[in-house]
Amino acid sequence: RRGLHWRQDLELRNVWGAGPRLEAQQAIHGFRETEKSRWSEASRAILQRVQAAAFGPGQTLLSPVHVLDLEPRGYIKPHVDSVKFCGAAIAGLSLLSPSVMRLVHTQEPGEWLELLLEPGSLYILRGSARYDFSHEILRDEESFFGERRVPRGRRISVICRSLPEGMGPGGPGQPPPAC
Ligand SMILES: O=C(O)CCC(=O)C(=O)O
Ligand SMILES: [Fe+2]
Repeated sequence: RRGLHWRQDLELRNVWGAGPRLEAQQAIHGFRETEKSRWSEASRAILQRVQAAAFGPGQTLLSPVHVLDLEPRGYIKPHVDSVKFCGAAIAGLSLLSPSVMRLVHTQEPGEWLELLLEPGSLYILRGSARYDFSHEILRDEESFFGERRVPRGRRISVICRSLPEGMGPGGPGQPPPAC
């Protein structure tokens, strides 16, 4: 079955330094995930709102949609989503537990910011946030938003990505040139 390519191909080079072995490291811990293409009418309406808010006019949603279920102890290490499998925008709906997402500039580690992802909230990574910053979800022990402790429970995210550049809505054609 086609799918979940980005899991094997998260671009970790700017985060942990260059090296093929580092790229093989897993970015996500304590999770299960799926790709879902059949949604209820109510969910489809929400996904359409997400798409309208996050994507530009020429951007098509990568289908199916990625659903990630992180257990309370689960977390996501810093990474930049692969340009091979994800286009210019990533939009994530967070459900159940609140969590903290940290963005760190890949060239200037002193440049960072944190987002409090409340259940029901939507974040959008595009432009510089998509390409120049890594993103991560903090593990429970480190889950603070400023001074505020944000205890982690089970968190489900529904992640919409735009198609990689050079891929038509009919599915993967020629892969885009490597950057
Ligand atoms: O769970 C999220 O909101 C982000 C997941 C993520 O970064 C990824 O799957 O690449
Ligand atoms: Fe990601």
